[in-house]
Amino acid sequence: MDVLLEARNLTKHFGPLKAVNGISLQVKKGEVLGFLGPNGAGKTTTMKMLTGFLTPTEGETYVCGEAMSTENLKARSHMGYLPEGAPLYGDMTPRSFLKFIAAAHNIPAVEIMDVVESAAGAVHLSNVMEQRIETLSKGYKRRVGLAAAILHAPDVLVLDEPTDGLDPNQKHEVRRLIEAMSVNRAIIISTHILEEVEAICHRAVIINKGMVVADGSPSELKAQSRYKNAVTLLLPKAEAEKAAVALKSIKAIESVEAINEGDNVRLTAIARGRSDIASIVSDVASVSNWGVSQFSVDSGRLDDVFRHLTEGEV
Ligand SMILES: Nc1ncnc2c1ncn2[C@@H]1O[C@H](COP(=O)(O)OP(=O)(O)OP(=O)(O)O)[C@@H](O)[C@H]1O
Repeated sequence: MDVLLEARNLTKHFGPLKAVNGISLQVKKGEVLGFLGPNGAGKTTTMKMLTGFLTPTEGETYVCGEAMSTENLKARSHMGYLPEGAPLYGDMTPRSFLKFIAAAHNIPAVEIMDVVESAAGAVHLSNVMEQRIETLSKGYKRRVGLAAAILHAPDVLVLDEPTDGLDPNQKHEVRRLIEAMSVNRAIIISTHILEEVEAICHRAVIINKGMVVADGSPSELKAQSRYKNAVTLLLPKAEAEKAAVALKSIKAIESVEAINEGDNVRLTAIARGRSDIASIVSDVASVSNWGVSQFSVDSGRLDDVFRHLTEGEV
């Protein structure tokens, strides 16, 4: 796969503060990369250096092979950017706003109508093209922003918190649009929402204190969680204490967590070294007759990995 966006050793100092400290990453064609980190980790500063709005102290961004420092205009022409929040110019209609953005991209006047129609069609905006932007729902406002970001057919999309503040249906719709837009593009999404990473990202980079602390697919990252291969049982309260003691006595089990659920208890046995404990637990549970009504094996938890890697920062 082609690398369309690359950051090499991006570094930004604000006086004595190293806000971003040697971040390198690559995003390939067809890939959606989630860019995560706790507050103050350096996400916005990195996004600004990726989009050419901030000059790095050290390092370089390449967009489709063009270096941001020496080929700024060319590099930016390959890039579409959805800033955080709603688009400005609330008293314009989507059509007038998109025409304005198209002209700002120097798209020839004869092509503007087609370009605007095609971007609006791609994000399903066509039915509100004549309505003032400030009267649109948040989900539609976000679509206007997405349409503006893809007007000039960029190869790389940088989306800052694209579903922030949207309701679950709007989130779902915007994620679907992002998926559809990723086919021929490289997309990087800055997000706080871990569920979003699992829903649409092929890969995630986690940063902390300005440095990359993890880079992998959601399932690779989840596999680093202490809950990988943990076994959860739902059983009657009366059996829970006995079951927890029995589970704790198994050498392959590191610890047992309990959560009350009405007349039942949910017991989670955490595997030592993330080893496979499913058959041991299942054998003990059936021999001991604990009355287990649910049995599941964990594939790991992204929130646990995120907390572990950025401890003290959330
Ligand atoms: N212009 C600036 N001058 C001085 N310090 C800055 C400047 N911009 C950012 N910082 C600092 O750099 C660090 C990283 O900030 P940044 O906004 O990139 O973090 P973030 O990960 O985007 O955080 P959040 O999730 O809260 O938006 C913070 O300590 C911030 O206070």
